[in-house]
Amino acid sequence: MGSPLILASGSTARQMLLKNAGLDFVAIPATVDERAIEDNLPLAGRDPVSVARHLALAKATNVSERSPGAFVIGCDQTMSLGNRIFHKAASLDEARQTLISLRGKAHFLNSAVCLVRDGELLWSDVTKACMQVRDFSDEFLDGYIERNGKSILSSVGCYQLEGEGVQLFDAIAGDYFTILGLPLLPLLAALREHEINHA
Ligand SMILES: Nc1nc2c(ncn2[C@@H]2O[C@H](COP(=O)(O)OP(=O)(O)OP(=O)(O)O)[C@@H](O)[C@H]2O)c(=O)[nH]1
Repeated sequence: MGSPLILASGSTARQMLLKNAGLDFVAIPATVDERAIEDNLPLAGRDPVSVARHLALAKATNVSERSPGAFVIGCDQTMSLGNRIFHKAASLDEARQTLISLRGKAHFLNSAVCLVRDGELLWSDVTKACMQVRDFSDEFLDGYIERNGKSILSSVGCYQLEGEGVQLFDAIAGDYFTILGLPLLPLLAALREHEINHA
């Protein structure tokens, strides 16, 4: 049995993707203040991709520090529209505002993933998806929020693609795993390269 594999995430979607891929891991959420880390980034490092990469590393490092010898996976997803970075809505009213901002436009999901062992970054990657939101009606929006309720607060874009969220889109460009928040294919290649099969 090699070194343990840890997913430094409380995300049920990420845990499901790794479990369904047949990986043997434990999930230990990081205890980091994501907003404080983001606010302390130098202005040059506040683009959506850098923020996602930095937060994924902060989460993996946080858990790695208390898990000597373990291989720790950290992830983060940011959503951007132009140069505006969105954060998770804290209420259904905020979710409504987010969805109205996204209506009829294309936004990006930026999903970062990294592998850390004993505080050392072994590998990282960021993949993007471009989400073309359709010009849905106010009636659709009201019904969508009514039917899905607080579940839409668990993701930054206020949608679950594998659920009714798919009805928000005219088109998506990028892979399913990126959209759910875990670039699974590059991660699996990195795990194989580091002979962390754990299958
Ligand atoms: N089920 C589902 N989850 C999604 C989707 N899009 C994004 N997410 C989730 O939205 C969350 C993005 O927020 P993050 O801050 O990256 O992660 P988190 O949920 O706070 O969990 P941590 O990794 O512990 O930080 C992640 O849990 C993603 O898996 C989707 O289409 N479906």
